Amino acid sequence: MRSRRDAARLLRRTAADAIRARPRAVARAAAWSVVEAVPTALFGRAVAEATDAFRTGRTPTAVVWLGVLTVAAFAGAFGSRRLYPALAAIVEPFRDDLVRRVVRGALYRSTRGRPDTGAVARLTHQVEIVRDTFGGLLVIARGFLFTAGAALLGLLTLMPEVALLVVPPLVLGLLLFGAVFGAAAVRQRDLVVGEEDVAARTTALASGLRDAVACGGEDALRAELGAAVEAQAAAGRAVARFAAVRALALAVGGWTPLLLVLAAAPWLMERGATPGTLIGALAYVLHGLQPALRTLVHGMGGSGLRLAVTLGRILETSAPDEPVRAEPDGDVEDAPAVELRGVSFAYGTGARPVIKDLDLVVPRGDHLAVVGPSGIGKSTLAALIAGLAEPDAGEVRVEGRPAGDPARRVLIPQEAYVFGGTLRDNLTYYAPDAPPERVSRAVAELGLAGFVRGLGGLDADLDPAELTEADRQRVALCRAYLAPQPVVILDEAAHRLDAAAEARAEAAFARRPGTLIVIAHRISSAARARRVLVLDGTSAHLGRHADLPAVSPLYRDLSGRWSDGSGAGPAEPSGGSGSEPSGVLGHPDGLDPVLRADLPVDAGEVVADGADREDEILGDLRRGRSS
Ligand SMILES: Nc1ncnc2c1ncn2[C@@H]1O[C@H](COP(=O)(O)OP(=O)(O)OP(=O)(O)O)[C@@H](O)[C@H]1O
Repeated sequence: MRSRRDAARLLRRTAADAIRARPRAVARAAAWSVVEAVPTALFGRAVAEATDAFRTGRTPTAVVWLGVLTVAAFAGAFGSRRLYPALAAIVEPFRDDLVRRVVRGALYRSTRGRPDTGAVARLTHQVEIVRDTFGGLLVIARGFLFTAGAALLGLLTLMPEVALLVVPPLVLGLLLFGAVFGAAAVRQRDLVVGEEDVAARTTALASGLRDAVACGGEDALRAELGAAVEAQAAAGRAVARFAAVRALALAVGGWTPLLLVLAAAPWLMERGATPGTLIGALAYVLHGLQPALRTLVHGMGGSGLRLAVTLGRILETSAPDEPVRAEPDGDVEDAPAVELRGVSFAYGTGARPVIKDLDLVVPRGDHLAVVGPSGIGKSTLAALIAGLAEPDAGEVRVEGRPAGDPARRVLIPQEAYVFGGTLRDNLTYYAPDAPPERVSRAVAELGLAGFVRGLGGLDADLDPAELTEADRQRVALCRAYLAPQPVVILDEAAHRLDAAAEARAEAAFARRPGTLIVIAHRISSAARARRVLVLDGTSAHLGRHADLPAVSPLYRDLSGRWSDGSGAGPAEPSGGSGSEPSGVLGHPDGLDPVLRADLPVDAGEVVADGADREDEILGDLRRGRSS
């Protein structure tokens, strides 16, 4: 989240950009504002001239002045009518910019593993508030500028001495208002944040209310929610106090000039002011300056604060503007394919981490299998490596760069995705320029020739709804195989295929240049890999399939259960064949590995469980301890 100062800077820039980006609309709005302000500029003058004319019996002159005023009023009304489309031409594109920002921010966060479920609410609610208030503020600020300007101009032409009496208190009132505006914006922001906080807590509370009550947590929840409500109420009181200061600014800037003009009437009369001049001056103050200031103070103090705060919140939570700084290639050329340093990740604040303090280095060209019981965190690890989830602590790098660069890795998840179009379109999605012979070779390598023939060839149209899940996995596997990305992560991407088909696909991927990480569904996948990472919840063991049973009780357990189930021993790492071991890891539909969080921890080639634990285990290893 951005700092408050950053948000304020962004806010100013966004609003200023919105105005600067539409110079023609701004010029049109300014021109029609001048026309709209004509009656204000003439009002005091016409009243003064008409009063003196009536007073001295020059009725026709008085009528002419009143006629001038009427014509000016029509001109002003016409100006107002033409003004609003020009203002809309500034406001509507500004709204579109905001919507783009919010959508981009929501997508950005969703691809970082934090789906932004509030984005739609912000889009429909906050953006509309901002659009309306921004439009309202343009009307208000522009109105003040042109109305006050016109009234002052009229006063100057009527009698410059009156302007001298009026301008200082007006400026003082404006300064007073400006001085508290910043602090009021902060309090208003606290109020909005408080409202959001209460809403978020209430939503969370509602979804877990039954569990909370069952655990006897009502008092704790009441205290927590009560504190949030009290904070919101305190912010509301502070905002109300600023409303009082607003009233003071209005009194100084709007009423003092009136009093000063009245008090200085004898002095003004001595300097040539007629009764008409005085009435005209008062008309400029009462019908020009004072309403303009009141609208400004109320508008800015109400809508303005709301705009400042709501826009600030939208910008704070939108996608970062700054492009991710590119790192020089030289730094990353020798980097491993995948590197995790001290990575921890939990689904939600306060939740138990699924991955804790994990260190892992996967060299380029490696073939790594990740095994572990169901729900232990294998898919989460895959998502972290793919950059789809952002670690709470630590760092994930792919080929030396922060994870998440789609040009470097391709992830095939458990649920394969096939889109409408030809089979070829689907297969070449990541490699649209792949020559036909390369596509055919990939199909053959993965053993999909029969499947492709059955569908009517590469140029047959696919109906995703008609494909089985196994068919979808075949398509997704071939798509990943053809992809130019150097790192492929298969997250149980072949678990709908039979063991032989899966073995053939994995063997093909192992021959493919680049790095392969397989979230293993069967122990045979682990047997084929060059190295195996065993996740068991309390630690992680990295080693070769043949060595791991000696050091990882969980792996021994998994392998043993597979052996018991199939009646054969673990296979040697090799290409796939029908005789591959077929025990299933971590799924209730296969052999059922017993999960024990309290399994004694021991080490394989590398152990990743936080620096302290690693030292301890490596120390054990050095001392020759074995399980
Ligand atoms: N989006 C999510 N929100 C909250 N918890 C989640 C989410 N996704 C996964 N989890 C939880 O995180 C833990 C690890 O899940 P993960 O899918 O990474 O395990 P896994 O080892 O891949 O399991 P499987 O082999 O069954 O796919 C599980 O307890 C799971 O319930």
